[in-house]
Amino acid sequence: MYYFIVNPGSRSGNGKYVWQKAERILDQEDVEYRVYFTAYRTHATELAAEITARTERLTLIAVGGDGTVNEVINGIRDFSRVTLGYIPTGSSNDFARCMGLPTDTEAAVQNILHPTHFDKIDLGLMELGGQKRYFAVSCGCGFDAAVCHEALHSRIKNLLNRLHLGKLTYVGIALKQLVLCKPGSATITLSNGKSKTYSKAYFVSGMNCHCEGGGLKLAPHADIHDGFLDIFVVNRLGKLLIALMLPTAYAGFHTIFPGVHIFRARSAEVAVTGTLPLHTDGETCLMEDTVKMACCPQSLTLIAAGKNA
Ligand SMILES: Nc1ncnc2c1ncn2[C@@H]1O[C@H](COP(=O)(O)OP(=O)(O)OP(=O)(O)O)[C@@H](O)[C@H]1O
Repeated sequence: MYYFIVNPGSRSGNGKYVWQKAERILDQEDVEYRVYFTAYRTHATELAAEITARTERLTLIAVGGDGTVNEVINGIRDFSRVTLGYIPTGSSNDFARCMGLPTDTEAAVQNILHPTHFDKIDLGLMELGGQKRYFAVSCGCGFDAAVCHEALHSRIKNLLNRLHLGKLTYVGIALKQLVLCKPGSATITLSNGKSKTYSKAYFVSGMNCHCEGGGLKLAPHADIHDGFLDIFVVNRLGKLLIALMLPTAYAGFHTIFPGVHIFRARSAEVAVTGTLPLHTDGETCLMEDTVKMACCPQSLTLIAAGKNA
């Protein structure tokens, strides 16, 4: 039995059409399944909690974007009893990109129905004011979170998604947020007690995957199996240089810029001044003072891209 959680609103309504195609394949192959549709923000978390409250082992399939994956993993009661599958239907699909999962619906469904390879992957864990939240791709505060926040509420995103130009949403919003954002102090303390202060930080991200924001390879060597987060910091870099640096991140060449810092950490505490936007897998909130990011090694079993993918 497969349990599907579908976000029909992902990529501005694309999720609904992807699911219709997936459903035809499931019915043709006479697969036993149950499907649950999300209707609002956090609904996927509630559904995942409800489904995984049962005691048996089960296969849960998320159908949506990175935000849906995030909501689903945050609802799973006991990772050891769940195998997660994923059919990407989002705007960015960074988790699928990182895992090499098929984005074509037919291939993605076949990969789930006929798995050849299961993968134990790390998850990130963000702790903020007593609240904990898992992330699959990345967690970040500052500039990148401000971009995510605006993209989440953007009407232009809907329009560009319909024109298959969803990536442009992030480019446009990133330029606008770059003009608006003010760098601030960020002190990062690692689990070994060592700390470093960046006096003019634009953003700090904990990368579980190597890319975010629709393929920006911010941490080109991040490995979802290594038990570490790659901490990515942009500090003391002029805004014009940041605007030049970001596109080079699609190829991973941004690391040559002097204000770009990347280092590995099992966990890191990030202390900032003032109130900053914060995101986990593109889902946003506000933070003050301190946020903790940690890697939870080999937490989740995923249906990986197999030979049939
Ligand atoms: N029925 C729905 N209609 C609209 N939005 C929904 C619905 N159900 C859930 N959501 C919300 O949609 C938001 C975006 O979902 P998701 O991240 O899956 O897609 P996306 O933004 O298109 O993709 P990506 O994160 O890969 O860019 C999430 O915050 C989710 O809570």
